[in-house]
Amino acid sequence: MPERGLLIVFSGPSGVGKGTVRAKIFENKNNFDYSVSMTTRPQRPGEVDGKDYYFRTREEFEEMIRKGEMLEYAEYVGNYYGTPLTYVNKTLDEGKDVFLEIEVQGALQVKEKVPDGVFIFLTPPDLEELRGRLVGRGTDSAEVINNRMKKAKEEIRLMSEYDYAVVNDKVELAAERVIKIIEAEHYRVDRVMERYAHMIDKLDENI
Ligand SMILES: Nc1ncnc2c1ncn2[C@@H]1O[C@H](COP(=O)(O)OP(=O)(O)OP(=O)(O)O)[C@@H](O)[C@H]1O
Ligand SMILES: Nc1nc2c(ncn2[C@@H]2O[C@H](COP(=O)(O)O)[C@@H](O)[C@H]2O)c(=O)[nH]1
Repeated sequence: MPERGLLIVFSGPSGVGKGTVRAKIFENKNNFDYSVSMTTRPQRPGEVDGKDYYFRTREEFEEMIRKGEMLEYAEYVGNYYGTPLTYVNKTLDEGKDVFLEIEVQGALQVKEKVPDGVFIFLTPPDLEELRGRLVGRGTDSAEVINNRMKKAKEEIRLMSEYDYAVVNDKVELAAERVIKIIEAEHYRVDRVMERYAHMIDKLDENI
């Protein structure tokens, strides 16, 4: 059996740049896989089903919840978003790290279920910049942007629930910081001792 991979939970307010930073991180061919989320939100122009999200109806999503097939899910600004469980478990069992990009309520659910996950919060340098990014992205109406900003303030208040906070001032720098955190997490003493239990177990032997 390969050693189980790490579950990396990357979260932060809408518009902070999670998707942009994630794309930069994945350019470097790291040993982790991205878990594609499921949502009931309408598909945006250019988004591909199965790549950006699995786009589903509310009925289909609620059926997955009923069957216990979601690791976590949340209702966010009127739509469901969630992480299908099967892919995550299968990939972790293969020994690969899994990267989730999710909002804060979902991240807190994962923390309850997988306390040894790595919880990274991406924060904007300030709130005006965050609004500027949401407006500049051009994907949401003024009303949706106001709702997302309201949510963002609640989410930033919950930053203290995370293990790490990374400021997204510059995409390249933020991506480098996240990669370093993940690398260091692999060398945390509890993880290394678990990996090398075959050696630790022999310490009392006369070798
Ligand atoms: N460091 C940065 N400096 C300036 N602009 C940025 C930076 N990072 C991301 N952006 C821009 O901010 C906008 C929002 O980024 P992105 O869509 O990646 O955010 P997100 O956190 O994934 O949002 P959501 O959670 O809603 O999917 C995009 O237009 C992106 O180009
Ligand atoms: N709890 C979850 N949140 C998720 C998931 N996938 C994405 N998200 C977050 O939802 C908001 C809105 O996303 P958008 O694509 O409509 O802008 C954002 O914060 C995403 O990170 C998920 O599986 N679970």
